[in-house]
Amino acid sequence: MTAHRTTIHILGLGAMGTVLAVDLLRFTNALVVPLFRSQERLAQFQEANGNKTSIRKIYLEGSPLLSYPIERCECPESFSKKPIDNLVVTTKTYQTKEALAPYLPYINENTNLILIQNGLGVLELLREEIFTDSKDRPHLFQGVISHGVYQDNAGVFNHAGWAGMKIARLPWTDEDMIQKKIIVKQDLANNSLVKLLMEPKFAKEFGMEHSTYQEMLSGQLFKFLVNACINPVTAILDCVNGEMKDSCGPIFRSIIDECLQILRMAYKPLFGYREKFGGNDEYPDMNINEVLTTDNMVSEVTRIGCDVNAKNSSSMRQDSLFLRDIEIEFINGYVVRLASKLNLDPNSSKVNKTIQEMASLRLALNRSRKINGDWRSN
Ligand SMILES: NC(=O)C1=CN([C@@H]2O[C@H](COP(=O)(O)OP(=O)(O)OC[C@H]3O[C@@H](n4cnc5c(N)ncnc54)[C@H](OP(=O)(O)O)[C@@H]3O)[C@@H](O)[C@H]2O)C=CC1
Ligand SMILES: CC(C)(CO)C(=O)C(=O)O
Repeated sequence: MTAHRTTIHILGLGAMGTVLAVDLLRFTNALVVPLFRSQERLAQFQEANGNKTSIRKIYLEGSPLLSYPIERCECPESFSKKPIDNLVVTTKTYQTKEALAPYLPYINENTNLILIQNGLGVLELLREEIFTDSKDRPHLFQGVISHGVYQDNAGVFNHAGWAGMKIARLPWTDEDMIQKKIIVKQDLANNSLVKLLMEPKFAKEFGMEHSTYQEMLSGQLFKFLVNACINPVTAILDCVNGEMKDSCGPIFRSIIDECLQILRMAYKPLFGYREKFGGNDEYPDMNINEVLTTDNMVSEVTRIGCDVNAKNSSSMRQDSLFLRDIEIEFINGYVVRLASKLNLDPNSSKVNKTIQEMASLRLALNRSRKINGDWRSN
C-alpha cells in the first residue's frame, strides 16, 4: 500500500514560496504543486529551471545550492479544477486578492489556507472582501516567517538568514481571538496542513513553532515591528540590512514607539491578556508587555534585522530596486489606517505616515531614473 501523500499548493513560488518548497521536498513526501499566474509564467519557470526549485543556503558553510524536481506545476489555465486541500499563500500582501481569484471555486470549508506574509491587514481583506460567506470559508492559518531570502541578479534565490517560522489558526471573528491550548492539540492531531508543517524532521530544519493565535499574534506584532523598521528604511536608504546597524537606533525608536502606542489600542485583548487569563491552565501563559516595549524592540529589531539578516537585502528594498510595487500599505500604512479607524489624531501616526511617503517616493524615484536616466551621473 503506497504511503498517503499530502498535497500542498503553493501560490507564489518566490523567495518565501521557494524556501518552503525546497525544505518540504527535502524532508517530507508531500506533493508540492506551485500555482503560477499564467501558462506563460509556468512555461518560463520550466524553461529557466528545468522544472526544479532551487535555493542557495548562504548562511551555511560552502553556501550549498539545493535543487529538487517539481512533479506538477499548475496555473489558472491548467488547474485540475479539484477542491484544494492545502493552500500556501506566499505572494506579496497586495497580490493576495488577485492571486486567489482563479482558485476561489476550489477553496471550501475543508480547505486549509495559510498566509505566509509580512505585515497586517490581509486577514481583514479575506474576512471583508473574499470569504464573506461563513458556510464555505476555509480553515485559515498564519505563518510568521523570519527567514531572510533574496533573489540575486542571476535569478538564484539566496537563503541569507535562518530564523524560523511560527504558525497558528486564525480567528474568523475578533471574538475568537483568544484561543485555548486545546485548539493547538486538536489541529496537531487532525489538521492535514498542521500535521505536514509540524512533521518532526521538517519542523526542526525549518524552525517551525505551532501555537495559539494569541501567542502567534505576539510574534506577528514582534515581526511587524521588525518589518516596519527594516523594510522601508533599507528601501529608502538603498542599503543591505547590516550596513546601517550602528546608526539606525533613533529612527527605529521613533517608528517603534508610535507603532506600539497604536497597536496597544487596536489589540487590547492581547495586551490585557495576562490580567484576564493569567493563572488559567486552559490558556498558555504569556506576557506580551514584557516583550513589546520600545527599548526591547529597538534592540531586537536591530539584532534580527541587522545581525541575523545582516547579509539580506530586505524584500521591500528588492521590490524597490526591481521597480515592483512595495508592501508599505500592509506595514507602516496599516498603522496609519489603524489610527484613523480608531479615530485618533492624525499626528498620532505622523512618523509612520512619513516613512510610508518616503518609501513610496524612493520607489517613484527608482522608476523615474529607469525612464529618465540617473541625473546624478550628469
Ligand atoms: N524575502 C524575504 O526575506 C522575506 C519575505 N517575507 C514576506 O513574505 C511574503 C512574500 O515575499 P517574497 O517571497 O519575498 O516575495 P516574492 O516577490 O519573491 O514572491 C512573490 C511570488 O508571488 C508570485 N505571484 C504574484 N502574483 C501571483 C499570481 N497572481 N499568481 C501566482 N503567483 C503570483 C510572484 O510571481 P511572479 O514572478 O509571476 O510575479 C512571485 O513568485 C511578503 O509578504 C514578504 O514581505 C517575510 C520574511 C522574509
Ligand atoms: C526579516 C526581514 C527583515 C529580512 O530582511 C524580512 O522580513 C524581509 O526582508 O521582508
